[in-house]
Amino acid sequence: MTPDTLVSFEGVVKRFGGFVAVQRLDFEIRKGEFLAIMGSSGCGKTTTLRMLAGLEAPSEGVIRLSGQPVNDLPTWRRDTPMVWQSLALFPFLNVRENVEFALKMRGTPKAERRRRAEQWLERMHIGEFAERNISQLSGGQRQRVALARSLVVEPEILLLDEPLSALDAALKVRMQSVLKNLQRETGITFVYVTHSQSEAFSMADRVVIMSRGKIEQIGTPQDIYRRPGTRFVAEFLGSSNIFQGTLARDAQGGSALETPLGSFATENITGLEAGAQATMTVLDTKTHLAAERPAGERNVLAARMIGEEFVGSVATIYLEAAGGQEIRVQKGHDQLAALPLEIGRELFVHWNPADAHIIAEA
Ligand SMILES: Nc1ncnc2c1ncn2[C@@H]1O[C@H](COP(=O)(O)OP(=O)(O)OP(=O)(O)O)[C@@H](O)[C@H]1O
Repeated sequence: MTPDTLVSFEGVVKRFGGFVAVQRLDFEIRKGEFLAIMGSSGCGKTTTLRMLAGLEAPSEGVIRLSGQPVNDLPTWRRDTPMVWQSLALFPFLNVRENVEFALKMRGTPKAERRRRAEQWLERMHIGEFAERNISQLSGGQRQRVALARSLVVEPEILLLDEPLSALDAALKVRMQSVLKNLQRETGITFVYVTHSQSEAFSMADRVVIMSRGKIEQIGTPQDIYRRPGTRFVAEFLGSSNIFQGTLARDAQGGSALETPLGSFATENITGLEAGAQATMTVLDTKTHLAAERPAGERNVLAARMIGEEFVGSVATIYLEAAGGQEIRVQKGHDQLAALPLEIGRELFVHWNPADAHIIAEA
């Protein structure tokens, strides 16, 4: 545990009857960071957050908050407020009363309660709605009330469980920047559960990727994107081409992965021996296309174009290599303008050995 550790999970397991929802979690959350926990439905994200909030008890292991074990501390004594997907605002209280609620529970005097609630209402730009009922607010305004209600107690940590999932796409993007700025300005540690890669990667300092109750990788968004730690992560993110094979020395004395689609050179095999089974990932943005087989390139793969997708100024070209493997190449329109992009046409995909990331097989 380092001095900037706020929370630590030490060998934490959660079972529901015979079903293991979370298997041996060992990780730390740092003071003041924005940590996103991401993974597909049922991977154990919410259960992890609920254990931190004290709403579920770990079956094994210890959770520490500021160094102190909190396994036996009831939720109301933890100072770990949570913002839910459903927001769980009190419909029988108006906006101001919702925001004041936690202070009232703590016995904060009325004048002080009001002053602090008003401060947060202003900060969240909902001051003008203070006397309204919750039912008279839009989705985005409710979101702001839920945040103000949790932050008014100035906690050291805020837990958020898919808080934006009910909002439309444009509002979601706006609220992402509200949340990120709020976290930066207050320095409060945010732990944010989501299944959305764009939410996690746009806001978080570090991302935890979970699968089937286990952590697959923890790292900065850039790190995870460029260097997925497992094949699962690469597949889950969906932005890399993936090749499976055996590591070998190539004719030039470098390293290559021998795959059913060819021998592909790489420079990134630190700690791995020839003969090891491995996975190569190449980001779709780091693959290039040519109409003719490019001379002088080490990694070239012939593939037939099967489709294209345009999003703004970027296009993704889908191709099929031998054996039916799908290959993706993402480029700006200007970089594709000179290519004969026709469905069914054979093109040549190529990439630099330095852009090939290698994952050792477990
Ligand atoms: N109270 C419970 N009793 C039995 N099983 C549970 C309980 N709570 C969660 N589970 C199971 O534990 C697993 C993890 O659930 P959890 O809610 O943590 O997943 P999640 O990653 O948050 O998924 P989602 O994105 O769908 O919310 C799931 O298979 C779920 O069915």
